[in-house]
Parts: sequence; structure tokens; C-alpha cells
Amino acid sequence: MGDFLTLQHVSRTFGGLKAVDDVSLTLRQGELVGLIGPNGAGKTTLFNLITGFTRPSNGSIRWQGRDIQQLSAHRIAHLGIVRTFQNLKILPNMTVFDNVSVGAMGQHRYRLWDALVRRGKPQRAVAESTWRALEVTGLADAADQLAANLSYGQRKYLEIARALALSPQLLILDEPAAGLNDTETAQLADFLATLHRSGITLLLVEHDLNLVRTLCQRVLVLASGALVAQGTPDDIWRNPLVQDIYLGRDDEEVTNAA
Ligand SMILES: Nc1ncnc2c1ncn2[C@@H]1O[C@H](COP(=O)(O)OP(=O)(O)OP(=O)(O)O)[C@@H](O)[C@H]1O
Repeated sequence: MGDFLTLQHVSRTFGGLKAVDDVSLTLRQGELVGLIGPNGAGKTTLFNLITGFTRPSNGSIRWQGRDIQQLSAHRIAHLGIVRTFQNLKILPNMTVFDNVSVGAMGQHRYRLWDALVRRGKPQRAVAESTWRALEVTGLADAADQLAANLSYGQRKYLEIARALALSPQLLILDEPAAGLNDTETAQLADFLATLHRSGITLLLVEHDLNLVRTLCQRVLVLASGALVAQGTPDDIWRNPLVQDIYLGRDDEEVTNAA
């Protein structure tokens, strides 16, 4: 398994602020990696850089050996890097099926307008991707319901289903556990582990440190835009610098999760 995603000296500045500061990292195919860091550490910006929603000020981002830092988000998704959104990008007045098929049509090179006009008559490949994503996420029985009628927890799975319909090789999840209770979070952890076993590489950006610790094989720690530590969860939770970063901000989550 060679290098999959490689960032070299990637920075992104906003005005005078270095939101991401000289980050170099590699993800390998088949990994399940967590990205943690305090509020404002640069996690979302890093994530936006990898998925083409923001361009780097410096540095290179290579995906399977090819530079992608100048490609559009749509093109990057087409190449296999797909993300979910923390603020769920769900269309409440469309059915669950249509919400997912809009995503799948992107994969099959339809434009959004076509997707909307062709509602109810998606092409076979789109329908197949959509049903597969709905089945994997447990939403197939709700396919005909309006998305607005789903519970908050189900909407989280709908967001993931939309991403899965794009057949990602690398799926980047933006705080999937936010707003879920303990039981729902445990179910989500089982689901993500199953997804990972199915062969999808996962990068999880998450504030729920317990979830990261129990689920991830490797953890990256960002602070003030810099990658300050990476290693197994045990290494990271023992790392005094990581403890300082959290404890220094009166945040006892690291110790509580230990
Ligand atoms: N578009 C932007 N314009 C200006 N500043 C920005 C922009 N996006 C992010 N920033 C700043 O960059 C820094 C990193 O923000 P970012 O959202 O990436 O952190 P984060 O680790 O995702 O935080 P959180 O955990 O709170 O979501 C912050 O100081 C933020 O205010």
C-alpha cells in the first residue's frame, strides 16, 4: 500500500493569520485516522484544503501521485476524495432518495440542474449508487420520505449516504458525532468501523475524543495551524504536549478520555 494522500509544507493564510502552518503529512490507503485539536486549530481549513474548498497559500497536495491543489472540489470528489459537512447540507423538501441521488449524479457527471429536472427518473447507474448508499446507511426504508421528516440522527446518516453515493476512496468526516447522544455515538462508531472494513479510508475530524481514541488507528494533532503530534491513540494520549494543549485551555477532555 503506497502513499495515498501526501501534503508537503502546506500553509493557508487569511490576512495575517496562518490558519494552517507548514503542515506535512501522509495518509495511507486503508487507514482510519483521526484529526483533533482545540477550537480554531485549523482542522476545518486543513480539511477544506484537501477537498478543494480552499486553495493553499503554499505547499503541495498530492493524491495518488498527482498534484490536486489547483483542482476544483468537484473534480477532487470525482477523483475519490469526498467529504461530509458539519452543518448538514440536506435539502429538506426533497425525498431521502433524491437527496442522495443528487450527489450520485455529480459522480456520473450530471449537473445539479439536470439532477433536479430528472427527479424520479435517474439513470440506472445513479439509482444503483443511490440505493447502495441508502442500504449501507440503513435509510433504504425511508427512501420516499421527505428529508425534513428524518430525526437528527438519521440526517447524519443521510449526509454520509450522500458522500457514499460518490464512491469515495477517502471519506473525510466533519464532526459526525456532533449533537449525538452516547448511544447514537456508539452506533455511529460501529457504523464507521464497518465502513472502514469495507475498504474506505477514513479521516475523522472530531471533538469527541473518546470516539477518536476508540475508533482511530492513528491520530493527528493540530494546534495553532501546525501539526504538533501524530501517532497511535495511546502515544497521543500519553504525549505531554497534547495534554498541555488541551489542559492549557482548561479543557480536560484528554484526561477524561484516557
Ligand atoms: N475564511 C476565513 N477567513 C478568515 N479567517 C478564517 C477563515 N477560515 C478560518 N479562519 C480562521 O482560521 C483559524 C482556523 O480555523 P478553523 O475553522 O480551520 O479551525 P478548527 O480547528 O476547524 O476550529 P473548530 O474546531 O472551532 O471548528 C481560526 O482562527 C479561524 O478564525
